[in-house]
Amino acid sequence: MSEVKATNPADGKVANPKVMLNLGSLPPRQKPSAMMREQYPRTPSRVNPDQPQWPAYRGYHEYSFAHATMSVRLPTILEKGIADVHLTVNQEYDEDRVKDLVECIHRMEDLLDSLKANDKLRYITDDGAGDVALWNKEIARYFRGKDFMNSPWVFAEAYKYRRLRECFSLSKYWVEYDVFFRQKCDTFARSAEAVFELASRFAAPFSFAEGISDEDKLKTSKLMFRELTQICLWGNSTDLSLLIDMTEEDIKKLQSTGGEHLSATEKNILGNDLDKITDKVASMKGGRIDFVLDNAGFELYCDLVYADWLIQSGICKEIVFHGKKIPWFVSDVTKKDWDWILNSCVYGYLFPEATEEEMDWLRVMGRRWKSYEKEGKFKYQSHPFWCSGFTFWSLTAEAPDLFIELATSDLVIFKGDLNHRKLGYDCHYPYNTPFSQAIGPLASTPGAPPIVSLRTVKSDIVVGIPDGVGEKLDEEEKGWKISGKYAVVLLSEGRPGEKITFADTNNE
Ligand SMILES: O=P(O)(O)OC[C@@]1(O)O[C@H](CO)[C@@H](O)[C@@H]1O
Repeated sequence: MSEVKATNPADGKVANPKVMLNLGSLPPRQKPSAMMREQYPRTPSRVNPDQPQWPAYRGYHEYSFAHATMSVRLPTILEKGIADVHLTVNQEYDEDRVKDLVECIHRMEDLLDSLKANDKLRYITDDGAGDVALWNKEIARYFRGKDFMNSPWVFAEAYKYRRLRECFSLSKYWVEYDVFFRQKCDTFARSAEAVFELASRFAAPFSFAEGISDEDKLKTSKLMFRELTQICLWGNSTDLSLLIDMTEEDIKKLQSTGGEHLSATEKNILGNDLDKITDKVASMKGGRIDFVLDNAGFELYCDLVYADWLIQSGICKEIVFHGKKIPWFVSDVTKKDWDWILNSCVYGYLFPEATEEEMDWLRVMGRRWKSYEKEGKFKYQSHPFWCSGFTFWSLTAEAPDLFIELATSDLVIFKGDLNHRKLGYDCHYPYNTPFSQAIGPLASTPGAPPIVSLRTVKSDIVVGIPDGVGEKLDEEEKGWKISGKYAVVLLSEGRPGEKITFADTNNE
C-alpha cells in the first residue's frame, strides 16, 4: 500500500492523499451489471420497515419535509376534510343519513386530536375490509408502541389515510365517501388554459405526415415521446395537497405545456434517463405500458393524453392504469375520479368560458378514451396493495400476484412523489445511489419489468442524480427538495423475461 499526493487540476491545490492498493491477489473486477445483481437482494429478507437499509425519514426530523407534513400539513388536510363533510351534512335531508354522517365527523375529530397529541398508532378497527389484518400485522410486528412522529414518515402518513377511511367505513351510509372529491374536481376545472392547450393539439387523430420515410417516422416518434413524457412529468407539479395557497397565476405557470417552457425545464431534470427510455419505447410495437397513477384531475388528464398517443402511434396496444382503492394522499386517483374525468370530458360543463370549438376538442378526446376502455385498450385496475402501509420493496412478498401482473408489462411508469418515496423505502440515501439499487427487489427479482419513475421532487428522498449536484443545491438553494421545481426521470432495466422466482420474504 502506498500514499500518493494528488493535485487538483482545477485549482492546483494538493487534494487529500490517495491510497494506492496492490490488487494483484484480489478477485478480478466484475462487469458492472453482474455486480449490481450480486448486491441484490441486499438481503431483502432482513429489511425491517422500522429500520430500513438507510435511515428512514421520521416526523420528528425537523430538517425534513416529514416534520412539516406530520405536524402541520396533515392536521390542515384533516380540518379541510371535516369542512367538506360539514358542507355535505348541510345538504342532506334524511335524518338517519345525517346522524350517520355526524358520527363520521366525530371520528374525524378524534383522529385529528390523536394526530395533534401525537398518540401511539393503534390497530385499525375491523371495518370488514380485506386489508385490516395486513395493517394490524404490520403494526404488531414493527410499530407497536410507536407514535405518529417517531414511526417512519411513509408508514405514519399512509396509516393516517387508512384511519381516515375508517371514519367512513364504520358508517352505514357513507362507506364510499371521499372528503377530497370536491377539491379534485375543482382543480381540474381551474386548469382550463392547459387543458385546452393540450386538447387543441391532441384531439385530432395522430398520423405521420404523408410519404415520410421510416427513418423520419422514428425521429418524429422519438421527439413526440420526449415532449409528451415531459408534459406528463410536470403535470405532477399540480398536486392538491400542496396547492392550498396557490393563485390562479401560479397554477398556470406550473401547467405551462409550451415547447419553450419544456426545454427550459429539462435542465431541471436532475437525474435524466430520458434518452434511454426514448430508445426503449421507440423499439416497441403493439406493446403494453402500465401507469401507476398519482393525482386525479389535471395530472390524470396529462396521463390520458400521453397514453392516447402511445396507442395511436402503434407503440402500445394496451395501457393499464393502476389507481387507488380508497381516498389517498388527498389527490390520488380512485375509480370514481377515473370515471369522473372521462365523463366530464364528454358530458361536462366545467369550463363555462371555453368556446364551442374547445369543448368539441375535449369531447372528441373523451369519447376516444371511453371507446379505448370498451375495446380493452385502456384498462383500469386498483390492487389493494397500493393503499397499504408497505413500501414497494415489499411488493414481491406481500402482493406477488401484482408483481406477476406488472411483470407482463413492457414498461411500468410510476408517477409522482409518493410513488417515488415508496419505491425507495423513503430513506435518506446518498444522492448518487443508482435508482435500480434504491428500489431493491423491484429491480432485482427475476422477471422484474423495466421501471420508470417520473417524479417532480417534492420531498426529501433523492437518488439517481450525478455526483455533487444535490450537495451543490443543498448549499445554494434552500428548499430545493420540496419546491416541485426539480424532477427526476429514472429507469431501472429490471430483469424482464427471466423466470419469476420469489425470495421467501422481504421483511424481517
Ligand atoms: O405523490 P405526489 O402527489 O406527487 O406528492 C405527494 C406529496 O405532496 O405529498 C406527500 C406528503 O404528504 C409527499 O410525498 C409529496 O410531497
